[in-house]
Amino acid sequence: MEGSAAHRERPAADSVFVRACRGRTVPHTPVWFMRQAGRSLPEYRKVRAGIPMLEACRRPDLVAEITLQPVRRHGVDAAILFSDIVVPVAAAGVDLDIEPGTGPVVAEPIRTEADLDRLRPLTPPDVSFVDEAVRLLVAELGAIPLIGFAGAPFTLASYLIEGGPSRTHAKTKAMMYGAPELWHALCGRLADITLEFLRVQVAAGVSAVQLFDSWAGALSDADYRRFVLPHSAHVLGGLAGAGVPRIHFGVGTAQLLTAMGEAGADVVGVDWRTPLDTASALVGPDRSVQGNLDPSVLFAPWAVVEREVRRVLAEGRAAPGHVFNLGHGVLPETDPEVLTRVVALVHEASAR
Ligand SMILES: Cc1c2[nH]c(c1CCC(=O)O)Cc1[nH]c(c(CCC(=O)O)c1C)Cc1[nH]c(c(CCC(=O)O)c1C)Cc1[nH]c(c(C)c1CCC(=O)O)C2
Repeated sequence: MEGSAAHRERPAADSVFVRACRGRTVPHTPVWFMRQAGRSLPEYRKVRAGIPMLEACRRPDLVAEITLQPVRRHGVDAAILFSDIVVPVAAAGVDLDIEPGTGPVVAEPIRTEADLDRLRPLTPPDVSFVDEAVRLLVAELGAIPLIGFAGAPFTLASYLIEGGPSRTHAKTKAMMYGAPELWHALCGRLADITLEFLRVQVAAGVSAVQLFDSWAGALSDADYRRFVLPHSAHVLGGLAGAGVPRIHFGVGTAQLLTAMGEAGADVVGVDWRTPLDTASALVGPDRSVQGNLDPSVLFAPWAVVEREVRRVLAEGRAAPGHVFNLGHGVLPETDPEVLTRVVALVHEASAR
């Protein structure tokens, strides 16, 4: 049987979630939510009180507790490691913080060749806290899969170059178009850091990985293929023999879905703007899709939520495998009871 070694080491290797990622038959469509651990949960706000985000990410006991909270509450089919995309770059020497309500803020943005020296290669001891947290979680979760993740080079580069969140990514694009050698040198370093970070998580036992290229939708297909795809392909290709499915996700990426699949994904994550049957035609018959309920729909009356969940399930049937998710992360104001109801509805409406 394919993947039998992975199966022995990873009790969740034959889970409904991993099977759907691989396009195999499943008893029901699996479901999890990006940002399922976080501010929508009162139990999260309680354990996080007074503890800065990056510090929480570095405490394995806290990481394990926060990761498990949505699994206990909602009965989702997968857990996602509680961390952040900037954790490995902080561990690789960049002075940054995660500010509530804003996101990552970099003390001294990276804009010149000399600045690159502040980004050294990542070694496993730099992120031993992640190794420890994953091991604790895999033991606790048993047959429930744990998803590891990292930020993709473009999205990480945007934070490092802009110094924080950006609507236009103007400084990022200025480097990409104006100093392509520096751009490729920066993305090359970020790709190495990201790959090492994901390898640590795979070695510690995660059952799948998701590469978040949240802001890649700001690019045309031609520029994505020229400036970004080779670096993301280095990360995803480096995990080709790891025995775990690779999910590749971005927001506003209708024009990039084919390329994001070609970068080396087993599953392409889709936001709510593109129907899953359209997305599946773009990524082809060898890849599954993940998504794509609009997170804002969760604020509508239940009858609307139900109709939209059923529509997403119906459109997802066009793909060889479908992992139900939102089109982007859970918004902090979301009523967690609605999320629990969505999980039950997905399971019931997709049962076969
Ligand atoms: C772009 C990005 C970031 N971080 C991440 C991305 C890619 C996914 C996406 O597109 O949303 C990835 C991420 N960040 C977090 C997770 C946890 C796992 C999960 O449940 O999905 C994941 C997968 C926790 C977090 N990361 C962050 C929080 C909130 C911090 C808090 O609770 O104080 C959480 C739970 C902080 C963060 N970190 C970042 C942002 C934009 C923010 C939000 C700022 C805010 O609104 O407060 C950068």
